[in-house]
Amino acid sequence: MSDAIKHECGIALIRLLKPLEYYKEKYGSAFYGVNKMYLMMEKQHNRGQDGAGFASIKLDTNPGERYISRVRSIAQQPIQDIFSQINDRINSEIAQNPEYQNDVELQKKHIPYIGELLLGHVRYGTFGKNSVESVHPFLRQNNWMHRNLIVAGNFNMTNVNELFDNLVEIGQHPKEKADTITVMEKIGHFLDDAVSKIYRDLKKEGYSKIECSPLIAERLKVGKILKRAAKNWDGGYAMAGLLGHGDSFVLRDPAGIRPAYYYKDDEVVVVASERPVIQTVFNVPFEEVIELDPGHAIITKKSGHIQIKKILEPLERKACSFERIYFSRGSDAEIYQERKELGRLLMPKVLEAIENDTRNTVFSYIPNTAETSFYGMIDTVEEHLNHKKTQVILTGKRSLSADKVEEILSERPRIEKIAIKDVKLRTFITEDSSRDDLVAHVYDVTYGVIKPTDNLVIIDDSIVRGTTLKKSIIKMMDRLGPKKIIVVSSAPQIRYPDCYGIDMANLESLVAFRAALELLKENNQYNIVDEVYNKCINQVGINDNNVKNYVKEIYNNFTDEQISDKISELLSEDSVKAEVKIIFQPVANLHKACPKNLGDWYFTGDYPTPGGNRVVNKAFINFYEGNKERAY
Ligand SMILES: NC(=O)CC[C@H](N)C(=O)O
Repeated sequence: MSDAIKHECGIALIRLLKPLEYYKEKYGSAFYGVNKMYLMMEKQHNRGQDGAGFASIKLDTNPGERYISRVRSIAQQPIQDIFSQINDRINSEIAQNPEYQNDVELQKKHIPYIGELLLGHVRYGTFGKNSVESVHPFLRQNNWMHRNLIVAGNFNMTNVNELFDNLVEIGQHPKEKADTITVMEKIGHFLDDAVSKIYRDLKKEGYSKIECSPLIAERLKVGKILKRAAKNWDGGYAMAGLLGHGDSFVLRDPAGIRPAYYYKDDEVVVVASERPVIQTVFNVPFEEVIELDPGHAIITKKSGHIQIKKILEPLERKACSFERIYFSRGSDAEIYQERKELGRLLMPKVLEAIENDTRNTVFSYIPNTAETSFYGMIDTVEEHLNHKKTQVILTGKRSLSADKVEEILSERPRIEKIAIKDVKLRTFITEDSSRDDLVAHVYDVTYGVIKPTDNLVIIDDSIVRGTTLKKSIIKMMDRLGPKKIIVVSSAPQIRYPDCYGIDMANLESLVAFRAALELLKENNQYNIVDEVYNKCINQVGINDNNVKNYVKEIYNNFTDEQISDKISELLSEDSVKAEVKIIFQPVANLHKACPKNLGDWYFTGDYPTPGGNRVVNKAFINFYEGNKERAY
């Protein structure tokens, strides 16, 4: 990925179903859960580097004993930071109290972080600040065990302001405008309600106050609370939560936009944002890690009873395809094949652009995520060559000498590592003019492998703003002196903002949008921009269900090719000598390669929730009025 886009978060939840002694006996440590959580978070570090957090709950403690621990960090290496804090604390407790060493009961009683229920989170902020206060898990504390709520999520709601106002309307006074707090307070409100109702009922049934507590835990219907809390959420989410007494849940949005996977056996219940994380950390096969259905929650009661429950009526499934193209780790068995397929499907267009001249073409990729689609692309080049070789051999009948056949067979795709990332250079100096020069060196190139007669094909997973391509990659590649530079994007053109967790909230930064504006200007059709603006303005304040995406009209008069060609022009500076061509994946191919993740609003403008149309409407108004604020 050449453009750095902020995105995503990762969640990890572990519930140990057996007493801690069991893990000590079987795996040699009562810190089994903490260790597994460390691995699960580390294996998801790709999903968030703004901060990381960990929370745990001990079950069945006595009043007066601490049972909730939490640690959060926004250090450079936040995961390592929190676990070194956790380790230091555990080690110092054991050093000071040697009697804890082999006594699980004492460990549980006195050492923080150890517990049966653990929640981890890695964050890329999409809303609010990047201070440590914004790092998940969030805590809502209360003297009543059941009312303690700990929340962490991978989410973005399009209507978080409205949800915030709802809280104020019911008389609450949220202390901060952070989306996670708003969502947590929504759940907390209905949790409080449910707890008081059960308490009243129990007293009516004749139970004493002290007898009520365990019975509340038993009777509490987490699904019902979530149903009431999530009723008006519009967005993409995988929300995880723990209740003080030991219940836990993860709820996935009704369109399945954000991912969530789980695994359960008689020892553990595990939930994570990506499947291979669970496979690797718990050493379980692909088939045993199950995707949580959209609109469903996995709820584990303190008793260990597990339920997969429908909370919200599922919408048409629109799982985010960007997860497959770029975000999730490519080690997932399905994602790996899908990325290769994306590379393969692009090949016909590439062959056309190089006029089948594989002999004078070098193939390469932009590190690191585009590597897999590159393999797919090369598979297809090989097939193409084999076909060509067979053809030559067959037309030569039997008259070809062995040497000639050897020569024909010796043609291979020319693969070179061209772009190398020099990560450390990023964001060193921010002053604008000197910055361009620095950006130009974010990537380095390999010299001496390109001839002046060569085409240079380089695959990237997506092109969002195109800044790094323009300022760095294309210029650097041009220094190698190829005849033609062909940048291939395994994703289609990104035309619309995202509002479900990827931080692409404004339109004018998208190179596809700028290309369309340019085309409108050149064709004397710029009046369409004013027309779309008027249509957008007319939709402000109307019910989300009635809002249409008029921004599509900006693109309507042009073919994909026209927009791609304009993007090629925009990304190639005058100083660049080679001819530059950019090839994008057609949306139909994306669907073919990733058949389960058909969420494609950033490419098509078809938003899966009504709030999405409101966001794109607002994004256009912001662009037109020169307003830099976020559209949600
Ligand atoms: N990427 C995410 O899922 C972010 C979660 C949440 N919106 C935050 O900003 O903290």
